[in-house]
Amino acid sequence: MLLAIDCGNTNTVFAIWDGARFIATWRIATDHKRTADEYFVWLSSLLLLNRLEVKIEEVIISSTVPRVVFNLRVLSNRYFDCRPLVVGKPECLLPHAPRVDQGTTVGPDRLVNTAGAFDRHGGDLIVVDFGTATTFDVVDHDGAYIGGVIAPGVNLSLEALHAAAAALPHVDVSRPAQAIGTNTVACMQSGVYWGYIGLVEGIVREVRKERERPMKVIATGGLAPLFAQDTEVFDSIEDDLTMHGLVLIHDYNKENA
Ligand SMILES: Nc1ncnc2c1ncn2[C@@H]1O[C@H](COP(=O)(O)OP(=O)(O)O)[C@@H](O)[C@H]1O
Ligand SMILES: CC(C)(COP(=O)(O)O)[C@@H](O)C(=O)NCCC(=O)O
Ligand SMILES: [K+]
Repeated sequence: MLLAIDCGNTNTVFAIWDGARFIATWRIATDHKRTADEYFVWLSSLLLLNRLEVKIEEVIISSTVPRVVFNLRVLSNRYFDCRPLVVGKPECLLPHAPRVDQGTTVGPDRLVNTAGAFDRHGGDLIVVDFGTATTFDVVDHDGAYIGGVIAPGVNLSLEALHAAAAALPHVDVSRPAQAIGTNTVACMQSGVYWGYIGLVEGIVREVRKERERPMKVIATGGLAPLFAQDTEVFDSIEDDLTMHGLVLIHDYNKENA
């Protein structure tokens, strides 16, 4: 079976693919200090608790945090007896090479998202991922990633307000009852929620202006359904987009090795 690991700046998601479907998906806070042995203990207990008997033989990793890759490599070598495929490394082939400025390193999560979305929808896409940062990835008609937008993430924006202003508390993102907040928390929630609706709609509008063909918008990340309540901008919301892209890139490398 294949272990697919999507490491973001906040959380790392582990998913087990049995060749037809994901039989388990688990999430752990990203921490570059976590060792291979710690990952394995955590994974083993979840497998046991879920009464899953699996033999992991292959591993694919996408990581926006370069430092965690070392321990994930050790995990693969020591416990699964395999060399992991790491997206973004030269030995990992991509179905479509990105077309960006020379010398630029595209976030591996963006390469994976665009591969997954192109497979499902074809070309001319904007993929929006609500992670630590909110990324907009533009996919050309032939499937190539051709650039995009990086905006501060939703939680990051709320945390920045709290960190910079003495009188502003820590607030979780939620849909405010009304735009005019009548207390501090409601004002902050309104600012971030409606600000974000405007941000997403505005960026999509500007990107579309620069392209000749109509473009579909595919959204992923835990917060996408929250915003979808108040905008029509998303054509599709896909929670499993990154994992789908990882399986796809893994299969592509097996076929073309
Ligand atoms: N369904 C959700 N509701 C509220 N917050 C969420 C949800 N899903 C993710 N988040 C928050 O959004 C932020 C980014 O999450 P995540 O997608 O794990 O980021 P990354 O991929 O960058 O690690 C985190 O602070 C996380 O707690
Ligand atoms: C933009 C990102 C920080 C998003 O990371 P995430 O929110 O998924 O943790 C990541 O894709 C990244 O580090 N990118 C490198 C720069 C680029 O993609 O152009
Ligand atoms: K991500």
